[in-house]
Amino acid sequence: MEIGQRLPPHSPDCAGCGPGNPAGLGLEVVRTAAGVEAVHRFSDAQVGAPGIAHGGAVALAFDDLFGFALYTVGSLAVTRSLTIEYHAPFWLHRPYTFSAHVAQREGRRLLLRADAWDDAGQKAGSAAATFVVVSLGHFAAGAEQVMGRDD
Ligand SMILES: CCCCCCCC(=O)SCCNC(=O)CCNC(=O)[C@H](O)C(C)(C)COP(=O)(O)OP(=O)(O)OC[C@H]1O[C@@H](n2cnc3c(N)ncnc32)[C@H](O)[C@@H]1OP(=O)(O)O
Repeated sequence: MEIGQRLPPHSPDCAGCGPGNPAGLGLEVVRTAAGVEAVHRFSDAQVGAPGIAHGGAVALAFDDLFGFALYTVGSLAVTRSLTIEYHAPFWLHRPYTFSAHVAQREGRRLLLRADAWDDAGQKAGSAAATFVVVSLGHFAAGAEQVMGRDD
């Protein structure tokens, strides 16, 4: 992975980054020297209080970006805990730069950190997460369920 390279979505329908999910954020993520980065504008579909992005949508952006940071260490892992600090409102339609990296690894635990800045360079949010490394088998039951669905 080269610096500046656009990274592939987790899946076409991923709520965070899947281009085929009309209800998703559609994050576009690139590799940076330290980790990964995405510039995102929250839309009316992610509104909470008037004019402000819903905190859950902001958490989704952080969580999904952490999923991309995994590419930098080549581990398959899932979110076990996620803590968000909301420093300022995330205004709709304004660009925010989200950046994330893997800070530490302890056995199966990956500790990740992220920040988000507005276009004036003010920090709007930060996040910390513990991801736990899993095998491919972790995703098997969900995949079987999707394939067996007839709705
Ligand atoms: C392909 C990537 C897509 C990425 C998309 C974006 C990320 C996501 O949305 S992932 C989806 C949301 N997350 C999930 O669905 C995960 C649900 N949880 C699980 O499946 C399980 O709890 C799982 C797999 C995380 C861990 O279960 P299990 O394998 O039994 O591990 P467990 O024994 O409880 O803990 C593993 C290690 O983590 C540690 N640990 C557990 N919780 C924590 C915590 N909150 N903080 C710190 N360490 C913790 C444990 O102490 C243990 O450490 P060690 O190995 O050193 O003893």
